[in-house]
Amino acid sequence: MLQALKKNPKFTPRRGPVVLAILDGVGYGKYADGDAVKLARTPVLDAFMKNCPVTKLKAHGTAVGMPSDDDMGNSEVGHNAIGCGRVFSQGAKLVEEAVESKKLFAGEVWKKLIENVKRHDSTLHFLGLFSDGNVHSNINHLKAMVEEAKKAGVKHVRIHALLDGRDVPETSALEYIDPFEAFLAELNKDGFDARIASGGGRMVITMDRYGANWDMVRKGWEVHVHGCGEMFRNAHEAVEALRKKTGAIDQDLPPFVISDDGRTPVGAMKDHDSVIFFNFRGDRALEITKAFEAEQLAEFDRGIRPDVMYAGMMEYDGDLHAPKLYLVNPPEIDRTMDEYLCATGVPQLAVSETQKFGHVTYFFNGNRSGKFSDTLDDYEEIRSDIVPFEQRPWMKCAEITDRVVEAIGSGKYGMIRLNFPNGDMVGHTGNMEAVIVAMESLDLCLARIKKAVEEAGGVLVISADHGNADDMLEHDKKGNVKLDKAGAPARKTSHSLNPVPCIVFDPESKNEYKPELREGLGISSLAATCIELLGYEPPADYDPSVLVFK
Ligand SMILES: O=C(O)[C@H](O)COP(=O)(O)O
Ligand SMILES: [Mn+2]
Ligand SMILES: [Mn+2]
Repeated sequence: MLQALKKNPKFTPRRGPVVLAILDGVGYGKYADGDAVKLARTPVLDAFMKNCPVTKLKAHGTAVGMPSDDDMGNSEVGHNAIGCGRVFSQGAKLVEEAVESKKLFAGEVWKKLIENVKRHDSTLHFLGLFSDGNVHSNINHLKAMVEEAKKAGVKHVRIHALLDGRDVPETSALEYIDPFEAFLAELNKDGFDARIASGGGRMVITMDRYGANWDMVRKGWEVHVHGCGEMFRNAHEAVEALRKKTGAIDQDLPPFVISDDGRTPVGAMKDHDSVIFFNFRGDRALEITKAFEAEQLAEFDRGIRPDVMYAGMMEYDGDLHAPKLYLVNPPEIDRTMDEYLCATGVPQLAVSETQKFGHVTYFFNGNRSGKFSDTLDDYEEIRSDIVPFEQRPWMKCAEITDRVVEAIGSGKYGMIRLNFPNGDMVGHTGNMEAVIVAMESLDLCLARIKKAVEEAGGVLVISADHGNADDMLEHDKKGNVKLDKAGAPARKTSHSLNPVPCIVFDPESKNEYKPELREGLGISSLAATCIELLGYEPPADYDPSVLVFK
């Protein structure tokens, strides 16, 4: 048990709770073109920006534990940093280091997986997100593992490629598939046989999260494990044909199976095969991991389940200890704000809709799905709709707000944290009109939360985990909008590298701190900020708060 936080003598706790509203994917745009945050009519947010203490926080690159400042932020690293008040080297960086130093290949789990397929002359399968987005995975890690497998004497390798277009440009699949096929062609000699065996858009198969739509996992299982699905001779042909047939962008392309004769899949999984799920990020890895590992699975019928040796790139959940086998140790994120507040006796509520529920619970607590206290932690999930979010850009923001307003008024909580997914989930669709509606819907909700905070005499901190809605068009290095093949402005579906706002709305302020907030900080400073606004002193090794006491 952690020690309780000390009271801060310089601060008079307010009457009401501290409310931390994370507007997922809402940053400060760098370019006027494509900045849906600016283009939307958001009088409430604008008034907060104008009248409250506000500062910009870094939310990408090394400020959130990514390998370099060319890496955008994402929800995992963002919520990890916000929740634990410090910056840890994250999965992208830890795996990169393990691959470069070759520590990964010296590890027991790698050796076991290789030994297994060598002993049975069986197949080593790699399944994961096929891009260099560095949010869930990195194709360079995959390439290094295929090369090392060959060196270690593995003969048969099959790759199951989840098409991205969400962390990378929206129709970039062939830019990964074509060079990868050439890479495999180079390796395919001396009895080595590696091929892409199945795949499909990441928002259609396999990578569901938080139980939002298990049917995606079932569809993925069918193509990866059983080799059942529409057949093509190779992945390039599959992508071209499916694009022509559906007009979908990569993340939404239907599943495919590779076959030479139109009947037999080249890479169905069999007993004694080894399977590596090569994503390092856990939210969208936990369900497929469960499908491979669970003895009984209620969510769908797996059919005949091959007896494979399954490993993930990392441990995805530190409470569930899933998967059982993993290649790289996860960041050791400890002593999160939630844990400290439990040790201090502060009742807390975390709320979002399904799509981001784990962000404010599991990611916020350092990738642990459990609670720190059954009596002090309340976690509430509003079920997300299963729809393309450009068709319902308001998502469940009104329902989240209903719950937050009620919780503020109840007097039950010292701290309430919430995530509004709209800027991010709608931002990923690339549909600017929908993102504008998303931002305007959020603004209506902020008005309601503002009123509730005023009535209760609480404090509202508005911030974000990274940008997205602020950058809806692709720009070249000179800052000009890129054009797509049809000559129209190229839509951007991924996150941005932009900073995010930190607004402190403190209607019953006793003027303990200066109206100018500290500058140059990252989102990890939000934890110390909230702790100070609750009237406590942050742990000494937490990154500094934005507040400067007088
Ligand atoms: O998983 C996703 O939807 C994207 O890859 C990243 O979005 P998030 O980091 O905001 O969840
Ligand atoms: Mn996010
Ligand atoms: Mn996102």
